Amino acid sequence: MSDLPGVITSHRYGKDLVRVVRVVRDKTADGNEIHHIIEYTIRALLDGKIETSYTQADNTCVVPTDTVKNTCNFFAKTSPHVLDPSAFALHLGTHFVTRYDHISKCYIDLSSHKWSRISVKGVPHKWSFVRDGNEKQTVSLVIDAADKSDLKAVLTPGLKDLHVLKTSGSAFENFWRDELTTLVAVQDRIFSTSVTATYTIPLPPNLPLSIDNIPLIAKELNFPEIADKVRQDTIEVFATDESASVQATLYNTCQKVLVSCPAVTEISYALPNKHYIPVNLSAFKLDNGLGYEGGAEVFYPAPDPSGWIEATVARKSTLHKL
Ligand SMILES: O=c1[nH]c(=O)c2[nH]c(=O)[nH]c2[nH]1
Repeated sequence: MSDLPGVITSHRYGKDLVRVVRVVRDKTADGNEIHHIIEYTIRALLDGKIETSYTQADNTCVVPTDTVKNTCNFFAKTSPHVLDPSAFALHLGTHFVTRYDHISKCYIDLSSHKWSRISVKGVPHKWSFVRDGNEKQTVSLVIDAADKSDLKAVLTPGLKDLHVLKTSGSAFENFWRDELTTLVAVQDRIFSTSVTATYTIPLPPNLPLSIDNIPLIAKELNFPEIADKVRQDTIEVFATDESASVQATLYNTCQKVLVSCPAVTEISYALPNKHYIPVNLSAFKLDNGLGYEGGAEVFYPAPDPSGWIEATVARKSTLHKL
């Protein structure tokens, strides 16, 4: 035992903010050229028998973070899953824990930036894209390879920075009132938020995680289809729910996703309540609908503060296994 006062209790390291774009040059069924593009920002962290790099300045166990970055670029070129963020993360993470004996845990967090194909006179263009929104698909993956012959993965895809706003169909009433309450109940208000969602997809028990099984896992689960459904459910419930509160709409959205995506065992949302404050125009003898009925037309979009509402809803039938 050393005389030092502290003992290291956790460690991990790797590369953050690895930015990579991959162009896939493909052909359609009738032989025409078609390109696909994906843009990732990746964080890849490693853990394992690396303690001596911290405690004894021993770098022999350190796979350099530069190599971690190179691996992201190498896989962007070689992985058959590069266009599928969840399968790509699985491929990258499985590589790190199988390539290095002393690495027993890997954390991959990535976001995929939005590039949508441009349509010209209704025809999708073969190689032109538009950044039509700030929204990202995300993946968070933890692979535990304490037993190298039985890799355990927790895969949590999601989305973030999906900005939505509705000008009606949102109330907030009957809330707790006390001596510090000034909020006025409203039957009709603007509801706006920037959606962050994360959801858990357990890997199929019949397909143990390995590099070879990733194509089968990706095919069986169809991650892009689930991502599309989650996004669509999110914006549809947002639009159609007669919202009693951000909390209630969040919960209804979770339930909709659990119905439409059987592979999802739990889903979490974090929703800032971005306040739009009706401007008082009474000095100009203008009624801007400041009362309970709402109907205001001129608002101040308050940059801060915002409410912050989050929750996780788990599928009942899988709860006992969590
Ligand atoms: O939907 C809402 N939930 C709240 O918890 C809350 N609190 C608040 O001031 N306004 C709102 N709106």
